[in-house]
Amino acid sequence: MEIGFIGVGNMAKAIINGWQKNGVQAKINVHSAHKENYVPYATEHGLYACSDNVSVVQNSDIIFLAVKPLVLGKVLAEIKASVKQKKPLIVSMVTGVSLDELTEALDPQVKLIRIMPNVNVEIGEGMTALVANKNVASEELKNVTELFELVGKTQLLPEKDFSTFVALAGSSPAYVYFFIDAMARTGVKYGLSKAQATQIAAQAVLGSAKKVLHETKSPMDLIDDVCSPGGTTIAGLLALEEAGFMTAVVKGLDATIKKDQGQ
Ligand SMILES: NC(=O)C1=CN([C@@H]2O[C@H](COP(=O)(O)OP(=O)(O)OC[C@H]3O[C@@H](n4cnc5c(N)ncnc54)[C@H](OP(=O)(O)O)[C@@H]3O)[C@@H](O)[C@H]2O)C=CC1
Ligand SMILES: O=C(O)[C@@H]1CCC=N1
Repeated sequence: MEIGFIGVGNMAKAIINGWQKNGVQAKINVHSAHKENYVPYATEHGLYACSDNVSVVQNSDIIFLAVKPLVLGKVLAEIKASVKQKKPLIVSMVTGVSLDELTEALDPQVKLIRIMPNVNVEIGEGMTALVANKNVASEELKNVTELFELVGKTQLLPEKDFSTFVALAGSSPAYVYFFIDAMARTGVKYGLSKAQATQIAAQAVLGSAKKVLHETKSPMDLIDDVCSPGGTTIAGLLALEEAGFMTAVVKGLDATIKKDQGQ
């Protein structure tokens, strides 16, 4: 099986790096807009640097579309004829672009999977949603799902839920980094070094996330376990709520969802 990537930016590199750390040995063909960006990365990672997007299609069985939405139309027009002729499996991670839109731009017979990964695939802790069109065989969807199970968790999700998933998993690493940075800055305010404070905050977030995943208790019950009566945690929790913590998080995710839906 040969894999192709059209676009070799942050998300494509996170996926490829994650796969290589987890023993994926498939030949990977890549192309992006600027030679000076993709050729050195390809050399360093043992990938095959293709001279154009059409060569990626011609040489690959599965092609990942990893470009920004704004350049997607141009890329699809470029590869349309070779996709029609070769009939490879196309996997798009482009935010906000539906299976129907992709089918219309390519071919009614095109085999399409839409995914929404997140950058944490790079360290084997990704969260990826997948949905396929009717032309994809269940074995093909299983194969792609397995590639993402190697670098994290996966969910087969109806396409109508993809915008919500972007907020909860595609974009949310940025919001969690923001939260960790805010905690670390508080540490700095009280005299810790930024590095020390960041390590403390990140480990606290990691442990809390693992606890939520492994416990049968809800996050609200876990909160109660930490809040000693008359203690420090309840004082902080009430101050967070007074500052609108829950509302701020919901508003942030609402804005993400609306943007994904083009509103
Ligand atoms: N970043 C993230 O966390 C996530 C991103 N996504 C989605 O993944 C896609 C890629 O995002 P991301 O990696 O962050 O973006 P980047 O801007 O980091 O990468 C975009 C890539 O597209 C390449 N490119 C631009 N024009 C062309 C072209 N005409 N032909 C081929 N390649 C081209 C760029 O080339 P060059 O580098 O040479 O200029 C670059 O390698 C987006 O649609 C995004 O919505 C989805 C989930 C998470
Ligand atoms: O910001 C973006 O549009 C992309 C989608 C999910 C993460 N990054």
